[in-house]
Amino acid sequence: MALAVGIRGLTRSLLRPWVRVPGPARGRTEPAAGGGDGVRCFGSPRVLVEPDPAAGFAVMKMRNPPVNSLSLEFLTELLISLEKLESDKAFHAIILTSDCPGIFSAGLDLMEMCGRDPTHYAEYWKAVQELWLRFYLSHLVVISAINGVNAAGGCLLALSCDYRVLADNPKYAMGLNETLLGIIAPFWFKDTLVNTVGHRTAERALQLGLLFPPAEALQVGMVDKVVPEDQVLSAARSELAQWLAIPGHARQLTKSLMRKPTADRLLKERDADIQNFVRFISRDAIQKALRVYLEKLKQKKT
Ligand SMILES: CCC/C=C/C(=O)SCCNC(=O)CCNC(=O)[C@H](O)C(C)(C)COP(=O)([O-])OP(=O)([O-])OC[C@H]1O[C@@H](n2cnc3c(N)ncnc32)[C@H](O)[C@@H]1OP(=O)([O-])[O-]
Repeated sequence: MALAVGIRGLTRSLLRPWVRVPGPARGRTEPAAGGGDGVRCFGSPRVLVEPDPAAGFAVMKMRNPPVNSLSLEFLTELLISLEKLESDKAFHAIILTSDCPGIFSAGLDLMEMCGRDPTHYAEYWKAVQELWLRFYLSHLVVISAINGVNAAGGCLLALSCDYRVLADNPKYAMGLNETLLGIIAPFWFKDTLVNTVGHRTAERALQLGLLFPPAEALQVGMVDKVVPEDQVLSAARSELAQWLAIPGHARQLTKSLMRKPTADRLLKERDADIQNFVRFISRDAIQKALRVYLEKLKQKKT
């Protein structure tokens, strides 16, 4: 794989030992992949992996409560889990879902982008880029089983998958809502959305920061299927059968053919994109807007 920067060089100090989680699976809604007694779960503190090597896939559950915000540590653990599955020939696919009830992901962790220094912003942004590149270009089939609200960076992660199943709950809106925070979705967020829903829908959605409830998300093509909440994982598993029936090399090369030009745009401008982000996020007006937004989230509770 031509990806220039591996996760090894990313945040080595954050790497934690790969820990074994006692089986059976701890999923709250549906049984683990395969569901058999012999299934052993693996994971790291924030990512639970339920492997089903016999069926050729694993369920990857995000568990960074309360809202699966994509902190630097969480991003790193997601990358490690992905790399581990990619390097094991037993696995051809991943189902990505959440272990936090009602939340798929609240997107990038605002605390990583607020009140920190430029070195930290650069390290964080490099990890965000890496997460997108690795998921977007993964040779595995990646299906997201979206079982909760899914904003901004979380939506990007789902859009990077090959297929999206969304739980039919009007609270589970998803979209790239960056403008509502007074910030801007970078060009590669935008490209990923355009590739999924088309230019006109993306243009409107990005400017207005739209979060689409399930029926609308399905209508605009942001997700591929909407199913009752208790069937999200089983629907993802059923869909997987079709993807796994295709000769792997043909599917992988076709995926690369479709996605490489989009990924290459970032790969060519990666350092400039980091510098742009650091400059942008460090601005007083942006820092103020993020603090106000965080304050609003906190006040919502009182
Ligand atoms: C160029 C940059 C591009 C940017 C891309 C992005 O992804 S930008 C991201 C765009 N993302 C968004 O706009 C989504 C913002 N989040 C939400 O809209 C809601 O949290 C929710 C609907 C996801 C869940 O509602 P709910 O009622 O179930 O939960 P709740 O609201 O009570 O939150 C619980 C706790 O989590 C905290 N926290 C929440 N999100 C974040 C975060 N991203 N980060 C950090 N922390 C966050 C929240 O402050 C609270 O903390 P407290 O007070 O306990 O210390």
